[in-house]
Amino acid sequence: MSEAAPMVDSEYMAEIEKARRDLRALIASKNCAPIMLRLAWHDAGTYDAKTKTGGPNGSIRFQQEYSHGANAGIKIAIDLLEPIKQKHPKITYADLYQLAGVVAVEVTGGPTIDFVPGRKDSSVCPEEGRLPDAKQGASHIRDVFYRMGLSDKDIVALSGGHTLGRAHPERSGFDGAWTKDPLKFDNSYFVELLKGDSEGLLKLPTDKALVEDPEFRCYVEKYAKDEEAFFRDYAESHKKLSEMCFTPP
Ligand SMILES: C=CC1=C(C)/C(=C/c2[nH]c(Cc3[nH]c(Cc4[nH]c(OC(C)(C)C)c(C)c4C=C)c(C)c3CCC(=O)O)c(CCC(=O)O)c2C)NC1=O
Ligand SMILES: [Fe+3]
Repeated sequence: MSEAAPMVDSEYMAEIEKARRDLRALIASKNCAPIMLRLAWHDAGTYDAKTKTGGPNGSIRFQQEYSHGANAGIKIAIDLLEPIKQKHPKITYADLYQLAGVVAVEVTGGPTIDFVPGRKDSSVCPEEGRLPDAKQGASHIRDVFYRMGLSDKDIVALSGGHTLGRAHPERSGFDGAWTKDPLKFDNSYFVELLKGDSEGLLKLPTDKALVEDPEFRCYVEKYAKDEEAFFRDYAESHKKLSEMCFTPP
């Protein structure tokens, strides 16, 4: 069941700013920006715009959801954040996870993302299978992201989040980073996509679909050429999905 929405008063906003500082310190000390961004997306990426279920509501904190196959390894991020949740108990898990994603992008050199708190927590876990399957192609990605209420532009911009981090064989079966500097948020993911296969860098089937599908490819070429355009579109799409479950006050 879903819990009450938090009262977003000046006290709550002050807690958010304190938590933001704690998140910056945690991410700097553990170099965990990539998995924090992945956690934010995996909580939000279950949203179904038709049924208005799932979405950024903190339900991923329950074993029933973090044990889903697509969430392998995500408990690392959940556990890293628990001490910050204990220190700021008024902040909902839903807000904390999305704030962690926003801070992860900013501290690695990415765009500033407008963060509006007020998400309520839910203890209802969505069924497994709402996140995209990395082994599939363009039509599958569209099915999943359109279900969230997102567009082709959102799909390509958000995939640029793979500028951070790497895949781990013991989690997804894939191995390696997408870019030469996995701790720098920039447009190199798109530059590498247009280069084609390069030694030592990863491209998932869903990544390759972005250059094989003509509609997606237009955005890949735009972002590879113009990092500011990527940052603008990424910040807009990131905010959109992180606010799917609620209308900001
Ligand atoms: C578009 C489809 C898409 C798919 C199928 C996808 C799949 C995918 N993403 C990641 C890791 C992965 N993903 C992400 C951001 C991410 N992920 C994500 O896709 C969703 C959530 C919709 C699946 C979005 C929309 C974003 C954007 C911000 C990061 C930062 C990392 C690295 C984490 C780390 O370094 O530990 C892995 C490797 C997991 C591991 O082995 O550690 C896989 C298999 N990512 C995708 O974009
Ligand atoms: Fe991913």
